[in-house]
Amino acid sequence: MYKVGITGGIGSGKTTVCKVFEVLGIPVFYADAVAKEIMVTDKILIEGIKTTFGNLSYFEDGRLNNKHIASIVFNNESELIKLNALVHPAVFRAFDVWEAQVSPEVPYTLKEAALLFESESYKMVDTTILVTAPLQIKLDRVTARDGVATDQVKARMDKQLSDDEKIKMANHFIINDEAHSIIQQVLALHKQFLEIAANSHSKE
Ligand SMILES: CC(C)(COP(=O)(O)OP(=O)(O)OC[C@H]1O[C@@H](n2cnc3c(N)ncnc32)[C@H](O)[C@@H]1O)[C@@H](O)C(=O)NCCC(=O)NCCS
Ligand SMILES: Nc1ncnc2c1ncn2[C@@H]1O[C@H](COP(=O)(O)OP(=O)(O)OP(=O)(O)O)[C@@H](O)[C@H]1O
Repeated sequence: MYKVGITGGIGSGKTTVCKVFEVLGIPVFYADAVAKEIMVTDKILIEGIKTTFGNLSYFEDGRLNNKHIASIVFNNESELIKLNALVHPAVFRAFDVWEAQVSPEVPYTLKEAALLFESESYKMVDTTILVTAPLQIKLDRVTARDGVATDQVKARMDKQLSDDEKIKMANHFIINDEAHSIIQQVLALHKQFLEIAANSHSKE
């Protein structure tokens, strides 16, 4: 199965773009959402997180205390490395399980991950898309969506590769500012991926 990875900085709109691909019938693996899911279901991971970040990492009813963990890891690089080392291998395994159950009729799949390039999961896909937007638009979107302060969003941006670095690594681009239609850009890429998938099928 042809695998496309899609990423973008916080607030770039990668999830929004993925929803358009889903409308076209393309299955999407949302790595960030899966990370959140397994952090409350995988017992070994839960123990690892409690041991590393304290019992406050979970509420009594088992929900993840996002704010507690975020306040530790986005203020301390070495703590973030520890969290990533606990969570990312489990997400990679979940992706393999998910990919194996996708219908063979599907032309290609999408893997949406905030840290596609940082976590090296781009090496596990065939091609990559980078979603970009100007800094101020990203800040406005995230502060409006999450009700958080600009400084908190900037702290998270500082923990991700810059767009300049990601542009060098990505194969395809979607500009998600106020001047470009994401629908037209998604349709153009979808057409390209369908052609690649059809050619690879005919060679099998
Ligand atoms: C620290 C946590 C609890 C904070 O939760 P919160 O609800 O505030 O954020 P959420 O998960 O919705 O992420 C929002 C955005 O933050 C950024 N972000 C999340 N995790 C990371 C990270 N490890 N490094 C850099 N940026 C990150 C991304 O842009 C992401 O899209 C959560 O982000 C988390 O568990 N992160 C570790 C898992 C991970 O790396 N996920 C991302 C890729 S799999
Ligand atoms: N083209 C657009 N026009 C208007 N609003 C948009 C557009 N693209 C995204 N948004 C809004 O901006 C916010 C951020 O978008 P989205 O959640 O898709 O970004 P993301 O890159 O997945 O963010 P994160 O890294 O935080 O998960 C959302 O509230 C979304 O509805």
